[in-house]
Amino acid sequence: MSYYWVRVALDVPLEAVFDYRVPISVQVVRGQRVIVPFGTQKQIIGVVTAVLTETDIPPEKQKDIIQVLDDLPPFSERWLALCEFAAKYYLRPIGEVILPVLPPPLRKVASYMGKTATSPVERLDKKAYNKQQKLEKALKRQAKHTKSIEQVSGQAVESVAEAGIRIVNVDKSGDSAVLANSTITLNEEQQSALDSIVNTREYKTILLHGITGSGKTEVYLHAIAQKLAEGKQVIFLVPEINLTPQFARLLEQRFVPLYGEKAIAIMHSGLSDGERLQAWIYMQRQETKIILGTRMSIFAPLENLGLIVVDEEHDASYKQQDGLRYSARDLAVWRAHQLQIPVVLGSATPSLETWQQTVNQRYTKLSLTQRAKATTLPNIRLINIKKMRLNQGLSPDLISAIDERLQRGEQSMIYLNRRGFAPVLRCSACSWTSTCVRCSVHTVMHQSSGQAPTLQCHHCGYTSRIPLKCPDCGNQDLSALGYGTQRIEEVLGNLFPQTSIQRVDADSTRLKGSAEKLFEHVHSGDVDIIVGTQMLAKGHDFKRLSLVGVLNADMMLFSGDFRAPERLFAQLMQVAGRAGRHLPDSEVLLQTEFPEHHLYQSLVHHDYEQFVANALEERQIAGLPPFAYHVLISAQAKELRDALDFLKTIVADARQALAAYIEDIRIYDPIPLKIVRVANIERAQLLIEADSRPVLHRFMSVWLQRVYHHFRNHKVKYFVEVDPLEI
Ligand SMILES: Nc1ncnc2c1ncn2[C@@H]1O[C@H](COP(=O)(O)OP(=O)(O)OP(=O)(O)O)[C@@H](O)[C@H]1O
Ligand SMILES: [Zn+2]
Repeated sequence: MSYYWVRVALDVPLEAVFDYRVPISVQVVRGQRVIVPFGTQKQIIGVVTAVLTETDIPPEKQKDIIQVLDDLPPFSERWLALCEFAAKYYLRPIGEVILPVLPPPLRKVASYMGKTATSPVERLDKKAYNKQQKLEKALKRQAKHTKSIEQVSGQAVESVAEAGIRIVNVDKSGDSAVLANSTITLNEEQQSALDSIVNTREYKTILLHGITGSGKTEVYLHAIAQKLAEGKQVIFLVPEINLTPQFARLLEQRFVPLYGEKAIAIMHSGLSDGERLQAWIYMQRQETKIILGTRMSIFAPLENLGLIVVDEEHDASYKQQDGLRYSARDLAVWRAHQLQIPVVLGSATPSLETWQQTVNQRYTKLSLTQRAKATTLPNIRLINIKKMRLNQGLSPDLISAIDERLQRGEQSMIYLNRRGFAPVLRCSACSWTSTCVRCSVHTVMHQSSGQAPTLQCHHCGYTSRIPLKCPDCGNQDLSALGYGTQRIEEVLGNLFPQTSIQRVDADSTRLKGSAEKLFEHVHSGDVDIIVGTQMLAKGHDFKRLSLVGVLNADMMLFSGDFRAPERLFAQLMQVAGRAGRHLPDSEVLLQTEFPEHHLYQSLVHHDYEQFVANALEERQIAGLPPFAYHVLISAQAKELRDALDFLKTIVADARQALAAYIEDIRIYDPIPLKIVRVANIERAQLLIEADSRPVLHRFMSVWLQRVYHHFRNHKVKYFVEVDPLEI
């Protein structure tokens, strides 16, 4: 028999090439998924990246593919090119890019091995088909009853939506874009931004810099409407799972009547495997018009994109922190360039990287300088708490401001980025503080109504009871030190006993769907005071909120990370921007011991541009991004020394063997991480810096090959991160 070969991308931690043999009678093309043998026993799913007429693998080691999966169309050249770019740019094997972005049922052999031997795609299709049949029958029955199908179609649409089946309910009267836009008339600034976006017919990265509440969302929606009317598809990225329901509702209201239910797909890590698969199937079959989702959505297999929107482009959650450490925002720019379409990066506080690109005139900046509703930005007041007696963490000014809102029937929000009851438990007699047994951090005291208090590690999840006495000296007087959201919730409950208080943080929203309910509750207006973490700060359009109190911002002011001020400023602008979006006379009170700090001064004046000018100057002087480029290698081992030794060894190798490449590269000394131990693993890192990205990449790719082949060490695991956000 004669054969040919295919190269297959596999999600395995080996940087090797995997070629498999295929009988000439079997047809396989690039982009198709295949089941192949791996190791001695295993079968796994991979994606064909090349079809070959020969291979370097010796005949006795060659293996045959087991099955070609054709339940979905093969991935397109463009989509594969995106994955190949991501692999090259982030210095990882292609299999680590392609496979993890697929919904689990498409990449697990088990889902193809059931008794019925049907694929998960067929099973979902069948389910949808059955539902549709049932529905049609029910419709017919009802139609007989009422003699008028019109009278039940409203009901039908709802159940059709549930079944995931499309009913086109198009208003045939007019131009679809006009119809979708009929809700809100854009103001002048919005209109001119929209015009620039929709008139772009080639690649362009557009920064939509709009103050909080300036109506950026409305600009996105209009631009999306226009692109859809042109028959194009759109990717709309949001930073947080919790924002998807709010945006999904907006998109559904406007676009389901025009394009049907299937037109909008939603993708984020909170979906079940089935939901993810369903969304993916619609996308790969090009039935989806808009994909709304978190960072993973940038890999949506859409073929006819006309626009990509990245809302809150500065947000760190666009950077994946494990596996392939990609930035969805940066890939969005690449994808727009590949497809020669516009990409809109929206933010009130753009990242310094993006801002610098507008200074360089690589990106186009559009500004929205006014709030969309007839309200002004909130008045930001700094409360100097240095010498002040606080009432359980709260200043008298803040307490009376809350009281005032309660009188007026308005909402207040208390923001502090620290969940739990108190950050640490301490013995008042000796110096004992609660620490994790597995990590080099304090454990956090948790105590919320109806639950026994515990100590929890926020890094490894380790949880224990509260000790009855000090483990060191036996003293029984242990006290909670500092304030977390649970404690502030309790304090406010005591101060304002008759009010409805809602805490929103990772603990109160842990169950699937509960965050959505909580936010609905808050949006409904039944809540008087909201207490929460940064989960609250982003994107939400609260109607009745007129006061924001900020506690503990100082904590981030002096962090060692050079990006900490940028993050803090963005966070504070965003959280402040939740106030007074629909009401006049709104206020932000920020408790601080450093009211004179320039970051706070820029904040008080709502002056992003001043902040960014300062920050960019500092970065330029220090030679930091966006004026330089970074790659971080982190090493993990049971013993810190092993991790450090590994890093030292590979640096020595680079200096010796790669002299030709290293000239314009700066390699810093390996250092332990700030939190050196997590879950009994010790961690060290190595920072590599250069003024030129291509120079850095050339060096890294050669070096990493050497590291992989000569310095692999069973004691040490290492990870490579390009453009790290935290160092
Ligand atoms: N042209 C307009 N006329 C009237 N209301 C508008 C207009 N544009 C937007 N709005 C309303 O103003 C409010 C704020 O708009 P939106 O949420 O789009 O702002 P944003 O810039 O996205 O804010 P943020 O960045 O703070 O999340 C919304 O309730 C929106 O419906
Ligand atoms: Zn721990």
